[in-house]
Amino acid sequence: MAHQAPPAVEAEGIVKRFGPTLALDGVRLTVAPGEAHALVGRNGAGKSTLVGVLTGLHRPDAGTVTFGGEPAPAFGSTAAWQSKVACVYQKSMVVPDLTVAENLFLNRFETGRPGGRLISWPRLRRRAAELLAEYGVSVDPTARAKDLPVEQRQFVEIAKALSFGARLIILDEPTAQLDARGIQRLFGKLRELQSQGVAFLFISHHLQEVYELCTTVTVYRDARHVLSAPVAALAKDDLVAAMTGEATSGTAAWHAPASKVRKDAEPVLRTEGLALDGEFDPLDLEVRPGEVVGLAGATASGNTALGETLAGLRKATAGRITVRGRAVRPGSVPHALDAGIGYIPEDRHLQGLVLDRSVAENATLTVADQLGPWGTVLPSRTREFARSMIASLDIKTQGPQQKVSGLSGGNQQKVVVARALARGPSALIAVRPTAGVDVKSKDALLGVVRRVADEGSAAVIISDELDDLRVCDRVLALFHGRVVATFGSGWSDRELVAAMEGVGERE
Ligand SMILES: Nc1ncnc2c1ncn2[C@@H]1O[C@H](COP(=O)(O)OP(=O)(O)OP(=O)(O)O)[C@@H](O)[C@H]1O
Repeated sequence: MAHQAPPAVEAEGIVKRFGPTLALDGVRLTVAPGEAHALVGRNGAGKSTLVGVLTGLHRPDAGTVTFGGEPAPAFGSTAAWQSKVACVYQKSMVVPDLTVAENLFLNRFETGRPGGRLISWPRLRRRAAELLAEYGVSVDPTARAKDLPVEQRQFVEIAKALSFGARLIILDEPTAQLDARGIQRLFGKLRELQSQGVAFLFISHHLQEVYELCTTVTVYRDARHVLSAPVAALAKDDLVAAMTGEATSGTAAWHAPASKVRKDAEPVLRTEGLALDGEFDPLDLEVRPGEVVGLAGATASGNTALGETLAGLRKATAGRITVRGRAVRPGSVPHALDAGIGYIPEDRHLQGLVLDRSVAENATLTVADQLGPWGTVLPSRTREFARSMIASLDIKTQGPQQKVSGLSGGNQQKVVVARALARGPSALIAVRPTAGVDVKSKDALLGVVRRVADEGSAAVIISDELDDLRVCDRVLALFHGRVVATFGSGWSDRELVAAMEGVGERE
């Protein structure tokens, strides 16, 4: 019998509780050397908890983990874990103000000569350059980490992990902040490393990426292992059925149905000559009651900056914004809120949530004045609103009183959405609203945005995700700060992607 190399990682019977929550209920996972293995499941299924166990961050209540056939290091010995496995998170872990070279050798600085106390910078830079070259990563070692694009920061982290000796890299939603080309470059690099025997555990809600990159997929549902199978043998509908526990009636993407846009009505949201120097050119936009408008564009298109300007986070350099005919004071979040603008930010950690507060409090942070002044907020009404949001957005939580810090990433995102809806906004601005949200919740969440519009508000979805844009009545494609194309409902993926990439501009 041919000798088989032991798995890059093997986990058996893993149990993990957080207080009353059973996050993992005896799950298993085996990743072969050089394999690209996907781990998928709905929000709250237990994926991140498993990553915590595999990286030595969480101590499991039961179960065993081995790397290359050897028992996992003792809990708490960080350096030993680093030599086995590393996780590249959506939010990069590199220190933003340090250079690439410093990040690569963080906590293992070597001095220039034996007994010397000074760090030899030229030597450090040289070592960093060699290390990056070894893994084929072309990044300037003297650049500050914060000046690098997300993609290059991820490459630096991967190179760092490999230099510690790790042969398994976990990627937790690595493509969330990359545009189409960045994703292709990342996948190219991963394939190259795979051929050198490095194994990857890939966590993603983008099932098409799972099909593109991975050979094996494991599904968890409600803290349990459901299946592990070759990707090629599993149809997408069957994969979704395994994740949700329900038979699917086809996961075909849908376009906005017959529109309820009140074309003769006055626009709810209007911009006139709105511009932000260096980000987007003067834009006249009208969004009518019942209308969902998509602003499609890749990372540098200016669409996110436009959303931030509408929300008052950035101050326009020219032009004006009106909501139901009333001018909105530029660059002020409170005024934007008062004018009826609801905002779902892209970065829920920086702009979204108070992790130490409950789901109910977070969902109602902007409506405290409506429910009663702070201190006299009627808890019953706060809870009532939170309960309705938990149901309509399918938030997996123990209840309205649970702290947001105890929710999974995707469920935290849904709380951000709940908060934006709490005031019953006249104009809802949503930036990549389904980032990190599972396939089934995605439909629910986009359905909620659609419903807000159907009830007479205006909605704007800012995204490069085609599924987000399909619910729109009209999509404007931005490229380098300019609207390069406008589509009604029913566009083809190919033409919209081409427009976002600036190919074949049309009016
Ligand atoms: N620190 C914590 N305290 C309490 N409960 C937690 C904690 N971390 C996770 N949980 C709970 O454990 C369960 C699994 O969460 P986990 O983050 O592993 O899910 P996930 O599959 O990664 O979801 P997502 O796709 O949303 O990221 C959830 O019910 C979550 O609320």
